[in-house]
Amino acid sequence: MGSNCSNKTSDPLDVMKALRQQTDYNQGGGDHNTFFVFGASGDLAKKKIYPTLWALFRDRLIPKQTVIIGYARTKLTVDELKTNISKYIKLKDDSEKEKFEKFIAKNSYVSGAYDESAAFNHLNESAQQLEQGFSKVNRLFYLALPPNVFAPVTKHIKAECMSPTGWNRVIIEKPFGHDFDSSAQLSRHLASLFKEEEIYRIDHYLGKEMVQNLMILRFGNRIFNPIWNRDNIASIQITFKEPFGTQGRGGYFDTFGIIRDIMQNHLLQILCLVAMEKPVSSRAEDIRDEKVKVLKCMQTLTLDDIVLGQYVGNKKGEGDAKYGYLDDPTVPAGSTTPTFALGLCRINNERWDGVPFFMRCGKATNERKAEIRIQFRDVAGDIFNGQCKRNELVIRVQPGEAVYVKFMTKAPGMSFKLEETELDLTYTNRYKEAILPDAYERLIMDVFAGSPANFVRSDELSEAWRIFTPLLHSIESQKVPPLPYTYGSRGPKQADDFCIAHGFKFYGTYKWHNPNGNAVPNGK
Ligand SMILES: NC(=O)C1=CN([C@@H]2O[C@H](COP(=O)(O)OP(=O)(O)OC[C@H]3O[C@@H](n4cnc5c(N)ncnc54)[C@H](OP(=O)(O)O)[C@@H]3O)[C@@H](O)[C@H]2O)C=CC1
Ligand SMILES: O=C1O[C@H](COP(=O)(O)O)[C@@H](O)[C@H](O)[C@H]1O
Repeated sequence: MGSNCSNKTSDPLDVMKALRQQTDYNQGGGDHNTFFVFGASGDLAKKKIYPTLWALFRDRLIPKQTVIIGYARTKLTVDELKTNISKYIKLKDDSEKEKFEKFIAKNSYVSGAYDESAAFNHLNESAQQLEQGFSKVNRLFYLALPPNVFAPVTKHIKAECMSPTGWNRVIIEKPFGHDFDSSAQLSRHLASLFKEEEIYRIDHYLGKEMVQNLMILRFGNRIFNPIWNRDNIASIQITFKEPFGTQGRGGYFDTFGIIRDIMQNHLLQILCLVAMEKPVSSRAEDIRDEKVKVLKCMQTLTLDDIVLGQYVGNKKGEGDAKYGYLDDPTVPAGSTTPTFALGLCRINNERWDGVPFFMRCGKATNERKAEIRIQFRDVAGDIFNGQCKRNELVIRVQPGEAVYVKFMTKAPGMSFKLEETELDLTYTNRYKEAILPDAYERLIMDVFAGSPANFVRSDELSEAWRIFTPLLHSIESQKVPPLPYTYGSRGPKQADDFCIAHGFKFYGTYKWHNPNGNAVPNGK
């Protein structure tokens, strides 16, 4: 079949075109958009959502006729809101300061409860006042809220705040439930109120440059696709590391743990994009259909598939590094919640049978890094006395976006020695002028444009919980003790041993010579 079989939803390639039409700053008129930020007084709102809206406004990427209404229980004036968010916004010069005032002028704030219909009715009236004179009004509802109020807030949005003249889109942040049943309950609740195409479940990793690049690297090149299979690939590692601990967020983190915080969503989403078959087109539903198929080929994980860790303080460390997870006063005493996890997944299909997919994530490790490492099989019929190291294709998501291929070459000169080297696409070298937008900026633009490709569909979510729920329940019911690892280390040694026991080869011989000598953290 050709690639244009499906016509269900907008193609991500059309997003920019659609936005350009909507963001025509030279003309008045057009649709009016009201962006509601629920939980406007909170952390996520001030650290992420408002700074993102500001960046989009500054870069003229959101439609001109857009107003923003913050809503939360706390009573705030717009001036107070401005003070809150200003701490997270850097203004370059006077012209940006002037623009920022214009952005603030687009904002208003309403305080009210999350469970009273009268409060939402009042919010709706406030919005209507700002929307007067427009025949078509679109509304975006961003839930920057704790999950316990998702249900009442969405119920009241539906009852009181939907626009009858334009589209309505609800953006929700994880956690989308706590396990299979709670997530299914939330999905049923949302489905009783909104159509699936009105719901945008954010996984901000899907908005990252290199995660979005996966589709193009895989399906826009001839060189990778033919070797993207069990015949050539020995293992795949998807890694997330952060060099800091819970930093006083331990109370929140402890109820989730690293598997729910990172692995079940961010890493699994990346895994889907790495492993899926080529979609019939680049349209949202075709991509999401393929992601679901990958998940359906994965068995539920068990305790045999996982290595768990929890960081302990480093007596010789400085500052936070001295303290372990259990020293965080917001963490319950004796908690066994993992702050590090390595999971082994298998995909039971023709392409991937037998290939281990390692997902590895940890807090308080040696470096900040997210990457995908595809390790190829040994060369068959060796004629170089075992000197060949396995090739690797590494896609570094952050920091310092890069794609590099590690391969063997002849050491230059008279000798016939083998040497490890790389083909290296480092973004800061190749794309000196490029500005890579923050993940949230891309995703919020996608919502304006009605492009759901980079959001999680309900069947993806349900499969993700199916895979992880029995494991999570076992970890919790058996209080599986996590292995200690020192703050600032690579995680428990047992995790490295586990990868090696399941087919990953580590040589420790590769040396990268950064052509610019500029800082790319090498945490080893
Ligand atoms: N364009 C660019 O910016 C490029 C940068 N580089 C840099 O060069 C450095 C080395 O490259 P890299 O590809 O990591 O190659 P390495 O061969 O050094 O490391 C490969 C893998 O081995 C793991 N590892 C490290 N130490 C151990 C250990 N003791 N036991 C088992 N596994 C281990 C790493 O894990 P872990 O994930 O925990 O670190 C990584 O998955 C990196 O910092 C990389 O960013 C290289 C090429 C291009
Ligand atoms: O979702 C989350 O992601 C952040 C890491 O995001 P990044 O874009 O900075 O890599 C993580 O710190 C947080 O615990 C988690 O909830």
